[in-house]
Amino acid sequence: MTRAWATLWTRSQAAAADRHTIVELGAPSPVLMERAALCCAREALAMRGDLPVWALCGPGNNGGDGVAVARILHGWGVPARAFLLSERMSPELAEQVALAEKLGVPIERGLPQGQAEALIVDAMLGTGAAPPLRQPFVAAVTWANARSGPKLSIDIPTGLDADTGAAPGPVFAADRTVTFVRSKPGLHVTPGRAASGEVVVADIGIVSQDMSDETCLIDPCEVARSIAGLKPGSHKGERGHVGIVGGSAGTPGAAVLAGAAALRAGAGLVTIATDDRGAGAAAGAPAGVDGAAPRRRAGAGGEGAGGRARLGARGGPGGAGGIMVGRPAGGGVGCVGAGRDRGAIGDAAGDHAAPGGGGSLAVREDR
Ligand SMILES: NC(=O)C1=CN([C@@H]2O[C@H](COP(=O)(O)OP(=O)(O)OC[C@H]3O[C@@H](n4cnc5c(N)ncnc54)[C@H](OP(=O)(O)O)[C@@H]3O)[C@@H](O)[C@H]2O)[C@@H](O)CC1
Ligand SMILES: [K+]
Repeated sequence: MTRAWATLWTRSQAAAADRHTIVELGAPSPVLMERAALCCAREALAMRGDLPVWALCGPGNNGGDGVAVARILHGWGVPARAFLLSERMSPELAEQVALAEKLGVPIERGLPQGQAEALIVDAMLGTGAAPPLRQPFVAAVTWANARSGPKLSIDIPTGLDADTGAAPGPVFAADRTVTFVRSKPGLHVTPGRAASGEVVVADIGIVSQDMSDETCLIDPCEVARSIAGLKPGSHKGERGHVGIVGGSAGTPGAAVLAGAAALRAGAGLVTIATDDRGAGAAAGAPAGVDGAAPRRRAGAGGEGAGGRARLGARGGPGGAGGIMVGRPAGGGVGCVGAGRDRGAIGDAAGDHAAPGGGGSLAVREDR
């Protein structure tokens, strides 16, 4: 199931929600861990085919989830093992190991040996970890990524910055990530997005106390719904005017693509304010896109890209109802001047396009 405006939790928001649920509301941590592991075990079952399941477990509660997944699958008759990669164990992990051992779940130290294929479950590090990755997890992630079998991450792929999607070192390359209660920003931002695979959000009963500072994931369906429909036969003058400032030297294409996108979304007129070189690219833009060079070319006023562009002259993008401002090449200051009553969108360059028309922004909920 996809969800429209899915809220996201940063690492600190996830930790605060854990604390609130366990300490203030009194929900027992093992109950939450059991629910988390049950959701992950179901996904592992669906992904494994006939393969055995190997859970690579770190020292914290993410590792505890991994041991619990191996135990649940073992109970379902699946050949599952847990591999403890660290000497240290959180109290919750130690409890899980003790329980799994009593039930005869194979638990080993270090990485699996041999070349047999398996579904690898990444239970190394979760939202309690901050990159850059340290050993032994650098070696473990590299080892796992060299294997051809399917891969499932618990909460976040190990090595990924859950807040930013940055990957300062190796990152577990998951086919699917089961994340808890709310997805995390890093799972949807390049390069983290590619490392996360399909994102499944599992509600395990953790609740947040403070909902004031939430980041939302924009769903493509919701965006489509918010685009105004066109009246049949309407004139271009009735369909809005979009101004675009961009197309610095070396990156003229972004402004043209943004203009074409605005037209496709229904705008009647698009004006691109760009520099001399960008104007060349704008000349090849679809009908409906005007070029206005801020370097005193079409009366838009101000300096060219890389300097400062000022909008406001009639005929230029200053007359637009909404203005997109591109990120300037070379780190110069872009442009501001949209005015209080107009929409302004920063960085319309779209450097990292969404494969499949943005479909990967969708998250599946598991309840
Ligand atoms: N009851 C709950 O709260 C529930 C929690 N749940 C699960 O717990 C996860 C959060 O667990 P967590 O807070 O224990 O942290 P976790 O991600 O396992 O890592 C901590 C360990 O990593 C280590 N470490 C840190 N950075 C590192 C680095 N760069 N490179 C290497 N090591 C590094 C760090 O070591 P230290 O820095 O302390 O030396 C510490 O030992 C969460 O994602 C979810 O899966 C669910 O079961 C639901 C119920
Ligand atoms: K993980």
